[in-house]
Amino acid sequence: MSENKIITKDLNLYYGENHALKNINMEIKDKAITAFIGPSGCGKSTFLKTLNRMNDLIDNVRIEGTVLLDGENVYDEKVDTTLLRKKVGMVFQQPNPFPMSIYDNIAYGPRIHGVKSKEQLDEIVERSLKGAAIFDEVKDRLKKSALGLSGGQQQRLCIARALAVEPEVLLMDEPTSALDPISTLKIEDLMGELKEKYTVAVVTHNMQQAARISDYTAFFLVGEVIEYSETDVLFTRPKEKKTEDYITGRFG
Ligand SMILES: Nc1ncnc2c1ncn2[C@@H]1O[C@H](COP(=O)(O)OP(=O)(O)OP(=O)(O)O)[C@@H](O)[C@H]1O
Repeated sequence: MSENKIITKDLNLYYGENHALKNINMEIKDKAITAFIGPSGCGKSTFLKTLNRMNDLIDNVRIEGTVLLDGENVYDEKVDTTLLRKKVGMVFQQPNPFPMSIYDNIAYGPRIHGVKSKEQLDEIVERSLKGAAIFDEVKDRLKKSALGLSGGQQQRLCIARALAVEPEVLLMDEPTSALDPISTLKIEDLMGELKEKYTVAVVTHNMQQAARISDYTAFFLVGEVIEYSETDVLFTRPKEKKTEDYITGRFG
């Protein structure tokens, strides 16, 4: 059993009157993949975004409870959200490269954080692209626009961009749902490599994907975590009837 990287305690989130997360108490293990599954609208993405305070950017949100990252509450008022998001990076459903070169996409974050030397940036760009298993495909076109890449390549570029600032946690919100099966497999393989170095939390609609790639799985239903356990236990010996109904396709 690995260590806990993130612990949420009595976490509640309201969008206005809508109580979207209800008393979430969860331990997310270091250097493992944790998947969040459940029907549409049950709060998976909202929960993922509470982990690096992306919901702060939305009007009319109220958050109660704590999210401890290595024991420190990320909602503490002295927390610098830019540094938090450097530590806890995010990859979205739609690949969203910036309209600039492949090189500049990766160098963007490090430059913001003060890296100026070309030699150091070159090194970061190469290391990040290698880390996201896309270096060989793009090494001869680093100065070309990132928008010329395929969807699957763009998503790996976005993963490389997240890696460039040396995060500790990677949050992935349905990272393969816009991709073809081959690109999906590449990202899944890559996630297997990423968990050697990073804590990975992934929202997925695809239960087979959760079963294939994750070590732990949480099943969400209308804002609550119904069951959370090791992935093989959740999929083969669920404790809750609602989990069993969901994974056997009886609802959702
Ligand atoms: N920006 C927002 N403003 C207001 N309500 C929101 C916002 N984002 C989500 N919600 C509401 O919060 C609830 C949870 O939504 P969320 O997107 O977290 O669910 P989800 O499980 O990730 O769904 P999906 O699988 O469809 O992406 C829903 O009722 C949704 O309508």
